[in-house]
Order: sequence, then C-alpha cells, then structure tokens
Amino acid sequence: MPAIQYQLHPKPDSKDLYQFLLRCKQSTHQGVASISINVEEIDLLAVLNSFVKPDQKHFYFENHGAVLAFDTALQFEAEGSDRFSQIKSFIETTRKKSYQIGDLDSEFSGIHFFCNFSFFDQTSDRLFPAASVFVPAWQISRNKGRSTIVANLEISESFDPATATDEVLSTIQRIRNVKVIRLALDIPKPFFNQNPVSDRFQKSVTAALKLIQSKHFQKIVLADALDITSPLPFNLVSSLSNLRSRYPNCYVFSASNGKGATFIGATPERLVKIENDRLFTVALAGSVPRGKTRAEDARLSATLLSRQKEKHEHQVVIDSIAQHLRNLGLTPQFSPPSLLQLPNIQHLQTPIRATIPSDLHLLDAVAELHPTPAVAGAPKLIACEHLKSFEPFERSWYAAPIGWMDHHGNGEFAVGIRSCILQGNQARLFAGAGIVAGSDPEKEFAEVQLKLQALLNALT
Ligand SMILES: C=C(O[C@@H]1C=C(C(=O)O)C=C[C@H]1O)C(=O)O
Repeated sequence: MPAIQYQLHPKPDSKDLYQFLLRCKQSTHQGVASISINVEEIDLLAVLNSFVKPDQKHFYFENHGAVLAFDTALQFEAEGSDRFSQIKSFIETTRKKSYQIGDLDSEFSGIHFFCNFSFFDQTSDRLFPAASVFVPAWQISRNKGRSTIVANLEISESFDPATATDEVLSTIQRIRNVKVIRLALDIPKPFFNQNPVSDRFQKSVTAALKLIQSKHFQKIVLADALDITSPLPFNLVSSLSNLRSRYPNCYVFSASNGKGATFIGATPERLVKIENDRLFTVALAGSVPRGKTRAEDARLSATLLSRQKEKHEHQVVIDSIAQHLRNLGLTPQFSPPSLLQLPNIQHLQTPIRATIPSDLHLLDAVAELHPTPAVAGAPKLIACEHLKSFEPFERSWYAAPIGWMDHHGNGEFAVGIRSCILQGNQARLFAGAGIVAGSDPEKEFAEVQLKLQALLNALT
C-alpha cells in the first residue's frame, strides 16, 4: 500500500496534513486517505455514548484491546455463495488505492475493514445484510493505556484538502475532549417476554435426535430466539458496559446498521485470527453450568472433561476444523483440551493453530471455517439444511463471523453467539446448543435458557 511520509506526531500539524491530502487528491481517484495519530487513552464507550449518532454505522470489538469504528468513508454489501470473496475483492481494491500517514506502528493504526456476515449466505432479514464491510470515517482504539485515532477520507472529485484538513483536526480535538463516563452496573428493567410459552425447542431436539439415530447427520446446533419488549428503549452503552464487566474473557461486540438496529453480544468463541504467518482458531463445544459451590463446580467440570457425550460433541468440532484447515493447505496443531469458565457456564475448548503462507487471505480462512460444527453441526451442509426447518426465525448475524482486517492482512473474527438485536425498546436474543447422540432435550433446553438469561441480565 502506498505510504506518503510525513510526521504528524506528537501534534498534528495542519500544513503537513494539508500537503498530504493535496497529494492524495492529485494521485488518486476514489481512493482513501488514512491519517493515524497516537494519543492518550480515550474512553471508547464514552465516545459511543456521546459522539456517535444513531444514524451513523458503528462497530465495537473488544477482546484484550478494544476498537470503535464509526461513520462511513466507504462501504460495500454482498450476498450469495461468493459473498466472502466479494468482500475480499472490495478490501483488496480499496487497500491498493489507499494512502496512509501518521503513527503507523500501533496495533490499530492505519486503514481497517470492519465486517459482518449473516449465518446463511442469503438472508430475508431487512435489518442486517448477508455480508457487509465498511471503512469507517473514524476509528479509535485502546490498548495498554494508549489510544490511536484514525481518520479515513474518501478522495472523490469534489474532495477539498483545505476543508478536510480543518475538519480532521477539529474532530480529533473533539474526540480527545470527550469525558470519561462512569457507568454504574445497571439494573435490568422489567421486560415482557413476547414469545408464547412453548415446547417447540424440546420437540425440535427430539426430532433431531431421531435424525441422528437414523444417521442423517452426527450433530446439529439448534438455537432459540427470545423476543423481549422493554417499557423504555434499551440502553446500548450500559448494556455493553455490563457485558464487558461480566465477561472479561469474551469478545464483546456491537455493530449497528446505522438505521436504529444494533447487534450486540459477548462471545467466548474465536472463529479465526491471523497474525503475520500464524493462524489461530479454537474448537469450543460441550457445556455444563457453573456450580453454586466450589465442590459442585469442580464436580461439574470433571463431568465435562470426562463424559463420553461431551467428548464426542467436542471431537466432532475438532475433526471438522482440522479438515477445513487441511483444505486450506495447512497443518493444524492442537493444544490439549481445557476448560473455558464463564460466570454462568463452562465449555470444553481446544485451541488450534497453524503456520500459514503469506498469500493466505483472512477472508478465505473465514469462508472455509464458517460455520463450524460448534454452531451448525456436522456434516456441515446437511446440518445447515435441517436447521432451516427446525428454526422458525431468521438467524441473521447470530452465530456468524464478526470481525476486522487491517492493511497488513492481519485481523480477527469471532463467532457472533451469546448475542441479540436491539431496536428501540425491542430485543431479540439468540442462544443455541449442540445436539448429538445422547443429548437430553430437557438439559439442552435448560442450557439455552441459561445462556438467554445471562444475556437478558446484562440488558438495561
Ligand atoms: C451455539 C451456541 O454455543 C455453542 C454450543 C455449545 C454447546 O452446545 O456446548 C458450546 C459453545 C458454542 O460453540 C450458543 O451459545 O448460542
């Protein structure tokens, strides 16, 4: 990617910035100029709370560090079986016509691409497209007590370097002036369940078990959707703040469509991360609740590690991920299975990694791995076909890839489980459970309820 060398640090200088934007205008048509500056730590939720407008798209993603992207410089949507490669082409075309300046050495500096996908390659959901990517006008990250602000500008015919220089510098200043917010842990409001009480989920599990017995498939992950109405609109920022403090070892995310609907959640599941020549993924399947006492917790953990049904459910996921990595020409390496303990539930996890060639694109890895049998079943295509008949709702962005890629080709995608859609005072919550031979419909129902309840408790 072309880089035009000017120093902007420590204080962005309007003359240098103007010269850079002028050169961008002279050398590109419809490219992007990207300006990065390292600053003191910024409270990202405070910016989301007071700076981002409801009609602006945003994307928030937090794991160890955090990033908030908002407003759109460039965007692209796709659907159909080639949606991942369409998004990849958009990213590659944009990368080639982007110019960067400033502090390009920190983790979230330079141009980034923020992506969302739906579970299936077509969706009838009018709120969230089957595949979408955007280059934000603004991006702010936070890591180890520092922040980086990135401004991205589309260089169109009418682009005016002088006006853009003033606007970038004044907006950076306004972002730096946003005050830290102190969000008390919010108490959930009274909610009204919209779903009539039904035994649909258990009936689906029983029907799926018959298909497993007759060898139609080995595993299917059935989900349920819970519709909730609140007397007042949901508070996105305090719901996110609750998720962050309750699930510190999860990916906490929020992605809005810029039209009043937001997909938020706290997922424990990484789909794939690429860092230079290394790829990291995980098999996550097999669950039991946390115990109320230490002894009960230890007993439940021991059951999870030793029970045949859980081991089988977990192994199906490992085998499938390994096969998909081999399809990419990679040699998977496995860490020993371990426990991933969340406040309400514990899972079996097996971290998997591989060395990758420099030409393996993150979006190709996402396309190959999604959906894993942890959220769909196995064999994948047969399980996916049956899902549609068992689930009378649109999965939308639930259990689908959500993540980002940077200008070097590095990036990370999580699996959008433990998630919900917020729209005004309406919420739709999603949760699912893996069904294999030996699954008990009542226990699976209880697992889904446990997951839904944990999410509900975080909404305010
Ligand atoms: C599908 C979900 O979770 C998945 C199912 C699991 C299971 O059944 O043991 C465990 C982790 C996830 O891979 C969900 O939470 O919605």
